[in-house]
Amino acid sequence: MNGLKLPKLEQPAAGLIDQNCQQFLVELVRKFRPQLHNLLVNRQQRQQQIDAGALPDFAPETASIRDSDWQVATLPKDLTKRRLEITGPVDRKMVINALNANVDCYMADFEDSQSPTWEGVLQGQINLFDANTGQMTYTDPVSNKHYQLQENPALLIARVRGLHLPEKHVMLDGDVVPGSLFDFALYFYLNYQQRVSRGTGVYYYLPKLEHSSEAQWWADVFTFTEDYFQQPRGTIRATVLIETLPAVFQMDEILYAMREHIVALNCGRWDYIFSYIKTLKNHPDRVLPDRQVVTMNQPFLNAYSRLLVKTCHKRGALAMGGMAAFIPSKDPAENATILAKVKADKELERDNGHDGTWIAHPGLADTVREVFVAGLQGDNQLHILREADAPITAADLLQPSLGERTEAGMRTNIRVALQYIAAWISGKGCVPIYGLMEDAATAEISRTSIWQWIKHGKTLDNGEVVTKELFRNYLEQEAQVVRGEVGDERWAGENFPKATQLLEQITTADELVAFLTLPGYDLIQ
Ligand SMILES: CC(=O)SCCNC(=O)CCNC(=O)[C@H](O)C(C)(C)COP(=O)(O)OP(=O)(O)OC[C@H]1O[C@@H](n2cnc3c(N)ncnc32)[C@H](O)[C@@H]1OP(=O)(O)O
Ligand SMILES: O=CC(=O)O
Ligand SMILES: [Mg+2]
Repeated sequence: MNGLKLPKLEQPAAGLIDQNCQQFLVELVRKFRPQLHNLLVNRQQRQQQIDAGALPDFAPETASIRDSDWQVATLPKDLTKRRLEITGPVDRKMVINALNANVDCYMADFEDSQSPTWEGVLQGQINLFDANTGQMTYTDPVSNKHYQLQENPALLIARVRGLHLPEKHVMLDGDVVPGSLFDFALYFYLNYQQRVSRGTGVYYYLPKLEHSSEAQWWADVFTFTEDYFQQPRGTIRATVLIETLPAVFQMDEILYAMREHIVALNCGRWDYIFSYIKTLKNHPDRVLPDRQVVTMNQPFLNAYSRLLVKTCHKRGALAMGGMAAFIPSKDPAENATILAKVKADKELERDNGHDGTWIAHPGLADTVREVFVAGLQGDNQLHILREADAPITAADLLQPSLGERTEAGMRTNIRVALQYIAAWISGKGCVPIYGLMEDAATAEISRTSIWQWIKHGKTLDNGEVVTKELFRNYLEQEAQVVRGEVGDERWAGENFPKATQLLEQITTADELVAFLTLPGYDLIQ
């Protein structure tokens, strides 16, 4: 039909993705895919300048947007109170647990924490449709435990895939459709009537933008969609993650481009760290130390958080904090230490003026509520304008990080990246590894750190210079450690050999592979 090719659908997907849904997808993709292609080419061109020695900076040609007075559209009432947001992949059990958690919002994730298998993506849409109708149940086939939605579930916000990712299972006119448009279109089509009839809108998180022209593209997608379905302007509302280094210099411009639809920016700190490495990959004076010491206390990250708050509040948008990667432990003493770390991280965000924050696990809700519910004067901190602060400059945002590069840090990076890639290509996008939540963004930091240490011949604390050869030696040894940890059966059955091969390839490539999920996607059926 109409040049669209997708795998044969079974019920209930076949009933949901009906002819009208497919027609909308066709029109959206035909209109917006060519422009998206240009936006991705522009990313590469900007990166070439930075690779040649330039540093990212605020754009002189958009100074008038930064310097003039304007505000984003008034926030819908239900998006003014977002003190705690739980996030997680769109598995059925997780969706129910997240909606029932003691939080204000739930960010349902088709992105960093979701492996984009066709079954997972499709089932995720079905799950969110059921969640929006309020008719959602699940019985765990192993434990037989029954799950159902409670009253007053958390407010649902869907995060779609980044602009670089295709949905290879769906072709239009002989070419793949963008994953971002596929997720966006299905979620809107399936849920807008239900949500609008309840007096709310259709809410999205948008990941990994690099430039305001990309925000303008999304704004055009939203406007087209609202007009197509004859819905008023502002039915769609978006929170944009500022999680790339280029985007931190474009925050006013992004808010401005999306001013009819945007409600907040969010500090996606893990992708931001990854993007700092990737964007400045050729700059020998900006190489990051061990991942463990790159915390929000590092001056470059603290400046990013404060500038985001300042920029958002000036324009009437919320400033969301990010994710502490710690997850609860079953050991009480260890758990107390973890909760103390999470609390300290959230206090820093609150004191910087953020309006809310993310948690990775329901077991963190009570601790974080102490900071972001009991610790807040009202529903948000929009009144904190940070006007008295010294200006936050490009130099502040680009400050080199202090800290060691250690053998232990490099070996941990290898084991984490290896295990995460194996999980991702096996269909699981978020996993606990050594007590931390690992997802696509955190794994990117692990593997690009090593790439950059190789490129700049950094020396570890044991005196070894990081080379491709050293990495291959460590990889061989750490693969055996992981094999011992997971056992031979899982090693063979859960894609560890393929993951080892992919990690070896992308870490020793002369050119940095932009996203591990691109070659990783080739390994997903
Ligand atoms: C960089 C970024 O983009 S951050 C955003 C993306 N990352 C995320 O969203 C993290 C999501 N978190 C998770 O996926 C999980 O918490 C993990 C993988 C880290 C740990 O999961 P598990 O090992 O299953 O945790 P654990 O066994 O302690 O879970 C206990 C219960 O809490 C539930 N749970 C854990 N995390 C979540 C969550 N984020 N949302 C909903 N329920 C959750 C589990 O489903 C389980 O439920 P059950 O008791 O009914 O079986
Ligand atoms: O998406 C969030 C991040 O930290 O990356
Ligand atoms: Mg991210």
